[in-house]
Amino acid sequence: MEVLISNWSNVESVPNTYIFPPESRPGKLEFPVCNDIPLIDLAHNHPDDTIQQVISACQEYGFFQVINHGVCENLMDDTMNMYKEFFKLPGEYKTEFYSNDINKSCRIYSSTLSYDTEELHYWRDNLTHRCHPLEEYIQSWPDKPTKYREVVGEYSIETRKLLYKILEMICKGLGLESGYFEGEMSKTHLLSVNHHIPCPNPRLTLGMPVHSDPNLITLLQQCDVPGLQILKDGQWIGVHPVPHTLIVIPGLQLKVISNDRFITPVHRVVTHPKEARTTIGVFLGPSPQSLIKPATVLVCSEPVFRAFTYPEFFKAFSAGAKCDAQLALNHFRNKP
Ligand SMILES: O=C(O)CCC(=O)C(=O)O
Ligand SMILES: [Fe+2]
Repeated sequence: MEVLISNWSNVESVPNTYIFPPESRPGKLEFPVCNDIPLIDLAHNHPDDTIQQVISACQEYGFFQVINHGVCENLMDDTMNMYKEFFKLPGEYKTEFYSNDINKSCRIYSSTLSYDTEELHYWRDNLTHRCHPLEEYIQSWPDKPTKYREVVGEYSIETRKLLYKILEMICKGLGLESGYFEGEMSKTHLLSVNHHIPCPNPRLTLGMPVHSDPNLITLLQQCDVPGLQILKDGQWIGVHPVPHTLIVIPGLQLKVISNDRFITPVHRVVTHPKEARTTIGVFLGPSPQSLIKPATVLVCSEPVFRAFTYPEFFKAFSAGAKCDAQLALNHFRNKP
């Protein structure tokens, strides 16, 4: 069977290798919707209040949405449309980028990077590429649709600026020195696009594994088709798209630096019976060399976590039976 689901046609039923067992499948189509996600206006007149809202959201909720964020709405629409077109391109073109090697600067894969060995597959294709420095990576990006590099180049610059603005607000709010997250701590800049074709039976399938973002910080643009769910008080809750807002998710490395003050949400993606869904994630993460540890000013007596590098974290993550990044983090807790 063709690996990339975006290359399938006339999908009438869910292949067996995409059917999750009853305990891990969604089981139903309707889920409660999250109506109280913090919505933060970044152009608010009182910057100190905005910083406080960001910190509270990271501590109490684990994620938030931003409006008046500075990324032009037309650019958001153009980029989303570009990706919708991209996944409609002929199968042979997309397959040229197929790889499960995370060292490749631009790659497409389906389900997870363990496609060849996993028992069950997730209902998604993913295009991931590196973005910074732009001139180093842009040549590795797709050159179709025609304006791909131009539009996505601008999008990655604008969303990067926004992420640094939010990180700077977090610095201020936590009392860290300005620029704390710049340099090695956020050196890896990835754009990761998920695409799910309509699924004949969303009760049985998952569009993405249950996970927590392992990186420093994530920015997410959803299209207008719902699918993202957050685990809150033991219940799966839908995060419905609000046009032109962006979702911000503090990753596990930010949780560590905050000395466990921040929450990194557990989330997953369910599929849609009628419509294709595309989302654009921008991920900033540490370089392999940087030492991640709680910021000294946030430690009273003993830090909650001991220092580690990102590769050490991934080693603990891959060794864990459940592929659970939150569990992997426990490995570095001073008092597990
Ligand atoms: O597609 C979504 O809504 C969520 C994507 C996500 O969680 C991720 O890429 O880490
Ligand atoms: Fe995620």
